[in-house]
Amino acid sequence: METVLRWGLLSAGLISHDFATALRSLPRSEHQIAAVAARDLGRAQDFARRHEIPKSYGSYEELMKDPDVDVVYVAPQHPQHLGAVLQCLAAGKPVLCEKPLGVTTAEVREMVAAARARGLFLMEAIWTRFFPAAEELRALLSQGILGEVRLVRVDFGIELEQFLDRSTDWAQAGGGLLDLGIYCIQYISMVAGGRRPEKIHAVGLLHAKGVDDTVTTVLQYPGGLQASFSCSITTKLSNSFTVFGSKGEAEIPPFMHCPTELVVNGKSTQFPLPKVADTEKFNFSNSIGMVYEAQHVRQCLLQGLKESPVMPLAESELLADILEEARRQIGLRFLQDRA
Ligand SMILES: NC(=O)C1=CN([C@@H]2O[C@H](COP(=O)(O)OP(=O)(O)OC[C@H]3O[C@@H](n4cnc5c(N)ncnc54)[C@H](OP(=O)(O)O)[C@@H]3O)[C@@H](O)[C@H]2O)C=CC1
Ligand SMILES: O=C1OC[C@@H](O)[C@@H](O)[C@@H]1O
Repeated sequence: METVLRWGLLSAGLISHDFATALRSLPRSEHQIAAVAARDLGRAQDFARRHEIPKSYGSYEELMKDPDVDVVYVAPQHPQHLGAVLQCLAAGKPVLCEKPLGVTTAEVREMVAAARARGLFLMEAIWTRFFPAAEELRALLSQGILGEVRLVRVDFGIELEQFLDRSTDWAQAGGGLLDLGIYCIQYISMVAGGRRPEKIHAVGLLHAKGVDDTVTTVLQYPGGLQASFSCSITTKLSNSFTVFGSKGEAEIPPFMHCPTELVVNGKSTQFPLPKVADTEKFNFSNSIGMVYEAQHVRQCLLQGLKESPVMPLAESELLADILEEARRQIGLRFLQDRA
């Protein structure tokens, strides 16, 4: 593969706009956007004009056939990830798919199996893990700076119901767990080294529209590590993440899902975001930070990797398992859940 990575974007939606804006801030010798596809050609054309993308398509399938696309960024809403990812893999394209990779564990396992069967790269866009603050925390944990890690607390609550229609759309697998809870679980799993919890207990309030409103879950891991998280689409929470160990504690303050600060035993270190022109507008917080995951994907592909060592496919499966068990315990089922 040439050193320039040519991206194809599936969807002309909100996060796809942010990802395109972030990509355009990177060196063109390393990242270019070759094409965008949307269900509506007009919207794809408008998106392409806004982001100076040479090609636009009115169907995802057309983009997947484009030989000028090296990797596809899949960014429709949750329920559309499965079909798009499977089609991309069938077309021989490696994939970066937005979180959550799938709505159910069965969907995630189907995508993982398809990627492995075809020997193609697939990664779930848990962009948080690629921020320098998160990388620094991983390094400190591996050095044992906190001693034996004993307890993790994290929460993520935003009043999404007030401005994000999909957050309360049951048909689109809305709610807090899949959209926000996944960020909490990925931090807990990162601290737990990707191990499987031995106990999961969830309590939850369901929203009038049938999705999860607010959920609190506790987990216990072999060896005694305990973790708890809360997520909400109706209540603003602290949106911080804290790890407590036998020798100290580390905290990532809000917004922990796109971190720019790490506090270790009371000492704060800042990790400023990359500079971006004031004229560039984003739909979500700190979206310029999507450059980190894009650069990671390029490095993985240049090394011929089929999955990310930082966000491995087995861990995407584990995150899906934990999400599904929490949903089961609070009585939340989606269309995609099998009988
Ligand atoms: N990493 C991050 O920080 C963020 C990640 N995300 C993730 O990205 C994904 C998209 O979120 P967001 O951009 O806010 O979503 P949008 O509401 O912008 O929808 C994205 C696209 O999904 C497609 N779509 C929407 N509704 C339907 C439907 N009913 N049937 C079929 N397709 C539909 C459309 O694609 P088309 O354009 O082709 O018509 C739309 O443009 C989610 O899975 C979310 O979890 C979202 C925000 C932030
Ligand atoms: O991943 C995301 O970031 C935080 C929230 O905006 C959420 O809706 C979005 O999907």
